[in-house]
Amino acid sequence: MRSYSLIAPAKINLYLEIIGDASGGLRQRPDGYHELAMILQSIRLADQIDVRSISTDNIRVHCNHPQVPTDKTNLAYRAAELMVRQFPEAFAKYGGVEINVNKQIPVAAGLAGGSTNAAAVLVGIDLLWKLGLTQSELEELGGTLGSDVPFCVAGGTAIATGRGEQLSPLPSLDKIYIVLGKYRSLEVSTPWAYKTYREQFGNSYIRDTDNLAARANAVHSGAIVKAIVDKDAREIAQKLHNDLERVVLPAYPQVLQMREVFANQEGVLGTMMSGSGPTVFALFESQQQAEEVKLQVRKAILDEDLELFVTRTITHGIKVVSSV
Ligand SMILES: C[C@](O)(CO)[C@H](O)COP(=O)(O)OP(=O)(O)OC[C@H]1O[C@@H](n2ccc(N)nc2=O)[C@H](O)[C@@H]1O
Ligand SMILES: Nc1ncnc2c1ncn2[C@@H]1O[C@H](COP(=O)(O)OP(=O)(O)OP(=O)(O)O)[C@@H](O)[C@H]1O
Repeated sequence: MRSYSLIAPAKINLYLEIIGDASGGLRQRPDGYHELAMILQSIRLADQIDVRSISTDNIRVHCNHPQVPTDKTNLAYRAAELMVRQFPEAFAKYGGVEINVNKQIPVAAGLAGGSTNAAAVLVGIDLLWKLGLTQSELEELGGTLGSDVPFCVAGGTAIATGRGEQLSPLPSLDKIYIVLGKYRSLEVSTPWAYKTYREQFGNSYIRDTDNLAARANAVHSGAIVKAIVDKDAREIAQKLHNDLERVVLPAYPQVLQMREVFANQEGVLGTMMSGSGPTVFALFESQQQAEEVKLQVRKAILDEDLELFVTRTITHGIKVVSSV
């Protein structure tokens, strides 16, 4: 029986803009999603996923993290189920799949933890069953599981549009150092964040002049794309943007406070919330500066619930590390 071990990296959002429509409003799409313009970036913080064929004809998931379900609600399980549905002959030939998730990425954090696990299972089963799927076929399958899954398959640095599933790769950004902060017990619901944004800002998308002025200064994906092409970490950090901060930060004062603590540290190039939060990240030119700021934040926020990680940008998505 073959098995594969895969690295499944987390992502951060360098840019997240919720797009209005031609009438100046901001509505849900007919499918219930919101139209986005994002820039997604893979980071070194990762889970390890092991997939192996088993003689019984079922799917089994194990995970070392008590908060992560191992039943059909696990995104890794759903990815395996999708492969069984799509490739019944291969399933009949190779049998069931056992998946082990070694979780290192904080859960419900805005770091695409579940999505990257699903992406790894798609890649792993493609190898186990010798299907020879292309990256774009894997991305398309991933898109049916969640908006962030296609990016997790591809990895690196990319523009993501539509509901987040349409990707255009950007030149890769290696070795920008990052500190991540996440309160263990704090979770933000992604549907809640989008719904609240639409309800609060949807009708005033164009008419709200404050919003317009803020947008003219801050929201311009072209400027951050140029900074990425130029590999200018300082400029990238100046152009970070996330519309969802407008609803998540007021609702979660702890997250706002952490963001302010990060912003006031020496050496921080820029700071922002990732995705629908509540993780906040800060960017640095060197690992040493990142390690130093991690210590300073630890001293400034005396709360055992706060997890801090030093990590960095990477240039790849799902990676096979061993096969037996
Ligand atoms: C917040 C981000 O992580 C930023 O990268 C993503 O936009 C969310 O990606 P995800 O968790 O893979 O999202 P999905 O599983 O596809 O969607 C979860 C829920 O988020 C909301 N959602 C998501 C994406 C989108 N473009 N519009 C939405 O309104 C919907 O309520 C949806 O039911
Ligand atoms: N493989 C998985 N890893 C983590 N959480 C999972 C997984 N499968 C299902 N879940 C459930 O999904 C919820 C969201 O977890 P996840 O870590 O994927 O969120 P996230 O990082 O905010 O995702 P995104 O950034 O894509 O919105 C959790 O509450 C958890 O119970």
